[in-house]
Formats: sequence, structure tokens, C-alpha cells
Amino acid sequence: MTDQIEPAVVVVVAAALYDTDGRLLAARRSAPPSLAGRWELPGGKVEPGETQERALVRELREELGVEASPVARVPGEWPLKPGYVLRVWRCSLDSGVPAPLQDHDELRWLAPADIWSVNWLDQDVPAVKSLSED
Ligand SMILES: Nc1nc2c([nH]c(=O)n2[C@H]2C[C@H](O)[C@@H](COP(=O)(O)OP(=O)(O)OP(=O)(O)O)O2)c(=O)[nH]1
Repeated sequence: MTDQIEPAVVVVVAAALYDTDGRLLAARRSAPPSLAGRWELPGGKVEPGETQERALVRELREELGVEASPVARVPGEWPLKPGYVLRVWRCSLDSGVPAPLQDHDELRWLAPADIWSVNWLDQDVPAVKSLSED
């Protein structure tokens, strides 16, 4: 037998969305209690049979009410809880104004100088660092 069982890893896709002034969109989680109040890049889990890019478009539509397109994957991936990894794409905002419709209770556009002014989820810190270095 040459078949190998791949470990099942759930990919969480997230967006680096920038406005025309170069500010990054951060979203404050409203649930679960262990993560509520902490800030993240908007996104969510890829569903079975879904591509990562389509998942990202769907999540941004559901969570923020916007149409957005993935433009470029940010190199790397970051471990979340066991069995989950975070992958990030730079996205363009095609239409709509982001609103905290689902999973979040506040959104904030962060200028580069203010990028560390919010309490990012621990797991997002290396991803956000990577965005500033990229
Ligand atoms: N969306 C997102 N989730 C993150 C980030 N960092 C991080 O640890 N997570 C965690 C929180 C959740 O445990 C998991 C993603 O779950 P989610 O609740 O956003 O995904 P979802 O919309 O598909 O969730 P569900 O309600 O369908 O279960 O990854 C991040 O930057 N963005």
C-alpha cells in the first residue's frame, strides 16, 4: 500500500483588507468567550469541497457584507489551536462598506503606526507582523 493518510488540518482563511489610505482592517471577535474582545483578520474555516479563495470570498460576504477578491497569498501559515492553521491573503475590496454583521462587534481601520494598538489574538501576531514586513 502506498496510500498515506493525510493528517486532517482545518484551514482558516483570513483577509488582509486595506483601504485607499493603506489602513488594515481589524475585526474584534464577539464569540466564543475565550476569544471575544480580541482582534483578528476577518475570515473563517474552509468548508469541505470548497477552495480556499472561495471560502474567503464567502466569509467576507457573510461577516462583513462586502464583495472582496483575494489578490495574493501572504507567504507562510500560522498554527491556531491543534488541527487548525491560519493562511492569509491580501484582498481587494470590490464593493460595500465593511460592517460587523457576524462574529464581530467592532471593526477598525488601522494605519501602519497604529497596527499594534489593538489586542490581536496571539495567533494573529506573527501573521500581522508578516504583513508589515512583506
Ligand atoms: N477568522 C479568523 N479566525 C481566527 C483567526 N485567528 C484565530 O485564531 N482564529 C480562530 C478562531 C476560530 O477558532 C477559528 C475560525 O473560526 P471562525 O468562527 O472564524 O470560522 P467560521 O466562520 O467558519 O465558523 P463557524 O461559525 O462556521 O464555526 O480560527 C483569524 O485571524 N481569523
